[in-house]
Order: sequence, then C-alpha cells, then structure tokens
Amino acid sequence: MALRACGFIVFRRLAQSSPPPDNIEYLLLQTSYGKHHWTPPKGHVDPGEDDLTTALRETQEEAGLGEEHLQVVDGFLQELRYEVRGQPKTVLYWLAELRDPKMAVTLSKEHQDYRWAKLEEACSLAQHKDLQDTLRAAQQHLDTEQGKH
Ligand SMILES: Nc1nc2c(ncn2[C@@H]2O[C@H](COP(=O)(O)OP(=O)(O)OP(=O)(O)OP(=O)(O)OC[C@H]3O[C@@H](n4cnc5c(=O)[nH]c(N)nc54)[C@H](O)[C@@H]3O)[C@@H](O)[C@H]2O)c(=O)[nH]1
Repeated sequence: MALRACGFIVFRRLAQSSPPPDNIEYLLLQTSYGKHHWTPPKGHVDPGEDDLTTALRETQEEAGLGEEHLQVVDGFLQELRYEVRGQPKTVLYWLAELRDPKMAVTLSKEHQDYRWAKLEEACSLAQHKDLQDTLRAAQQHLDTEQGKH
C-alpha cells in the first residue's frame, strides 16, 4: 500500500518592513536523520486518522505549533506523489498562516534545525521540484488573495 503523509505549509507575514511578496516566510524543518533533507512539517497518517488531523498533529509534534496558533487558508490543498525506497508515497499539504509571527518554533528529536525562508530560499532548501512547485503555488495563492483586498 502507498505511504501517506500530511502536513502544512506554514508561513508567517513579517511586519510591513518589506512589501509583498517579500513579507512572507515559509517554515522548513531539517531532519536529524538520513540525508538531513528539508520539508514543511508533515508525517505519516496513523491508522484510522483523517488527513487534516494528521497534518495538525504532525505540525504540533514537529514544530510545537497547534491548531490555535494557525489560520488555515481556504482553497489550498496540494498533493505530491513520489517514491521512497521503491514505494509510492502521497503527501498532502494544506496552507496555514502563523497567527503570531513572533511565536517560537519548538523542534522534536526528528529535526535538527528549522528556517523561516522567503520563497527562493525555501525552494533552494526544498530541492525536490514537486515541493518547490508546491511552495510556488502557495505564494501564487497568497498573491492572488492579497490582490483581492
Ligand atoms: N534513522 C533514520 N530514520 C528515518 C529515515 N527515514 C525516516 N526515518 C524515520 O521516519 C520517521 C519519520 O516519520 P514521519 O514524520 O511520520 O514521516 P515523514 O515526515 O513523511 O518523514 P520521512 O523522512 O520518512 O519522509 P520524507 O520527508 O517524504 O522523505 C523521504 C525521502 O523522500 C525525499 N523527499 C522528501 N520530500 C520530498 C518531496 O517533497 N518531493 C520528493 N520528490 N521527494 C521528497 C527525501 O529527500 C527522502 O529521501 C522519523 O522519526 C525517523 O525515525 C532514515 O533515513 N534514517
């Protein structure tokens, strides 16, 4: 059976020091195992768990950010499919804004570092094209939303 994981592209908006889109930073975490790759908070769906619950649980466990700290953005959900050690894996990412941009991130043992990165730096850390495309889609979504107000 395919592996399945869910998580959040978490972003924060900096105070109006820089104009959009440079006021947006994305949260990436670096694993403390394997090749020390960077991804947004996410993880495997537990048996019987629904996808959004997994995304919230993993974001709490991996970054210390709970549902009450996040504002989920309507209308954004991306599905990635790739192979891990010969097994197909599906990853779903929702998009959420950190309500208090100054709130600290608390890592678990699974990660050794984190970064709040603007789009281009986030894409360079992400390395995989599908994750880069997802980050760009998030930025596009936020740009469009911002244009409406
Ligand atoms: N010691 C050790 N332990 C490990 C290792 N591995 C796992 N553990 C244990 O598993 C637990 C994690 O449990 P959860 O948190 O529930 O799951 P996830 O969050 O899903 O975490 P994973 O790391 O399993 O999965 P991915 O992030 O998907 O990385 C897997 C591969 O895919 C590449 N990859 C990553 N992202 C993308 C992408 O967007 N696009 C594409 N195309 N490729 C991408 C990436 O470069 C890598 O090569 C940990 O507690 C460890 O105990 C390991 O190598 N050594």
